Amino acid sequence: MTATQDPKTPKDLGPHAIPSYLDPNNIGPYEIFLEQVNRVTPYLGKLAFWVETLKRPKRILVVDIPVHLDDGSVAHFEGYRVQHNTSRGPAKGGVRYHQDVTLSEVMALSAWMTVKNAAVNLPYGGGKGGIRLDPRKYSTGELERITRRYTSEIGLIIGPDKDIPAPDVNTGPQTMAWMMDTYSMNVGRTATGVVTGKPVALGGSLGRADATGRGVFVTGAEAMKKLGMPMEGARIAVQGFGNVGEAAARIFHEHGAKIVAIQDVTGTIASEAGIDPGVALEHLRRTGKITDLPGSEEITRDEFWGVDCDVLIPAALEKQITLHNANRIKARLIIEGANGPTIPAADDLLADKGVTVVPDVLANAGGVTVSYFEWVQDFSSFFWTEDEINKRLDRIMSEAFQSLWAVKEQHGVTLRTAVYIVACTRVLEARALRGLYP
Ligand SMILES: NC(=O)C1=CN([C@@H]2O[C@H](COP(=O)(O)OP(=O)(O)OC[C@H]3O[C@@H](n4cnc5c(N)ncnc54)[C@H](O)[C@@H]3O)[C@@H](O)[C@H]2O)C=CC1
Ligand SMILES: O=C(O)CCC(=O)C(=O)O
Repeated sequence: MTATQDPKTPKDLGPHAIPSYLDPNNIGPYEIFLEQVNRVTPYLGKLAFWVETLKRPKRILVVDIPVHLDDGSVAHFEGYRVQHNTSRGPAKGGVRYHQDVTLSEVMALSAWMTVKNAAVNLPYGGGKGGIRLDPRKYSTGELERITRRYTSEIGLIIGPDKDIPAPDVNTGPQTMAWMMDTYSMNVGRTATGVVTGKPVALGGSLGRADATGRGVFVTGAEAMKKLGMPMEGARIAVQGFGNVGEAAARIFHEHGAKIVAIQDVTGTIASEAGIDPGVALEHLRRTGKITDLPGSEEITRDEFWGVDCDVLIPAALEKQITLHNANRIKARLIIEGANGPTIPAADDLLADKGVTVVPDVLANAGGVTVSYFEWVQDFSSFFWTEDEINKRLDRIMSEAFQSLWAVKEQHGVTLRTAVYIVACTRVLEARALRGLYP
C-alpha cells in the first residue's frame, strides 16, 4: 500500500470487499450520533445512568405538505421537525430544504443541536427540521406556499418558548420571514421570537448572517495558536461556499490566510496564488457557478481532498470525510463548519495521523449563539449594535474553546470527545435534577 492509498477502503478490495452493511462508510447520520454518545459514556460518571435520554429524541413530527404548484397540480412533500432534547430549555435549531433530507438525518441534526447548545452553555435543548425537496426546482411562489404549509403543520409544537427554528442548508432570512408571518397569523399576534435568522427589518439580529462563519474563524484561530500555526499565509481549503463556507473563507482571507481551494455543488477550483472570496462570490452570483473563475483552475471533486493545505473547512453536508479520503487529507487542522462532516472511523484515522479536528458542535456554534442573541433582543424589544454582538460572540466562542481544550488535555481525548463530555454532562445534570414523574 502506498502512502496515498486509504486503508480499509472497501471498494479497493475487489471480490473481497466488505459487505455494504458492514462498511463503516455506510453509517447513517443518527448512528454516527449514537457512536459519539457511546464514546463519551465512560467519562460521564454517575450521570451515565441517564444516558438513554440522549439516545432517544424526545419528540418527532412527520408532516405531509400538500401544495398547489404553479401549473395547477398538487404536490405532496414530506417534512419533519424533531425535538431531540428539552432538558435545558426550548428546542432550538435550523430547517433544511434538500432532496436527500431523511428522518435519520433530521434526528442526528437535532441531537447535534442539543450537544452544541449545551457546549456553549445556551439555555436551549436541541431541535431541527427539514423538507425533502430540491429547492432549485421550485419557483419563489411555490417555495413560499411550501414553507407556509410546513409552518402551519409544525405549528403544533413550535413557539417562542417551545421550539425556535432558524435557517440551515437552502433556507435563509426570507424563509424565516414566511415562517414568522404564518405562525403569527395562526396565533393572532406578531410573534417575532418564534424563529431566528429573520431579516433585520423583522426583528432579526445584526451579525446573524456572518455569525456561523465568524465562529468558525474564532475557534479555528484559537486552534491555530495552540498548534503554533501562523495565520499569515495559512493555506485554507473550503468545501461549501454558502452561508457558512463563504463567510468563513472571507474572514480568514481578511486576516491574512490564503484560500487555495473552494468546492461547492457546482464544482471545485484551486489556485496557488490564492482565491479572493469576494471576487469568487461575485463570480458565483453572476454566472451561477464557482468554476471558470479567472486565476483558478478546475480540479475534480475527489482531488479536492488531497489539496496541499494547512487547514480544511468542510462547510457543506454530512459524511464528507470518510475512509475513502481521510488518509489523503494534508491539513493539520480541520474546522467543521458543517454538521456531521466526519464519520467516526475517519475521526479515528485523523487522530492517528495527528490531525486536530475542531468539531461541528463547537466550531459552528456561532450561528446559534447569535440566534440566541436575536431571541433575547426580540423578547426585550431592545436591539444591540453589530459591534456589541460580535464582541459577545467572539468572547463566548473563544472562552468555550479554551475551556474545552483544557478538558481535552485533562482526559487525553480528542476535542470532539471533550466537547461531548462537557455538553452531555450539562444535559444529563439537568435531566437528573428535573427527575421523572411520578
Ligand atoms: N446556516 C447556519 O447558520 C449554520 C449552518 N450549519 C451547517 O453548515 C453547513 C452548510 O450550511 P449553510 O452554509 O447554511 O448552507 P447553504 O445552503 O448556505 O450552503 C451550502 C453550500 O454547500 C454546497 N454544497 C451542497 N452540496 C454539496 C456537495 N455535494 N459538495 C460540495 N458542496 C456542496 C452548496 O453549493 C453551498 O455552497 C450545513 O452542514 C449546516 O447544517 C451549521 C451551523 C449553523
Ligand atoms: O441558529 C440556530 O438556531 C440554529 C442553527 C443551526 O441549525 C445549526 O447550528 O446547525
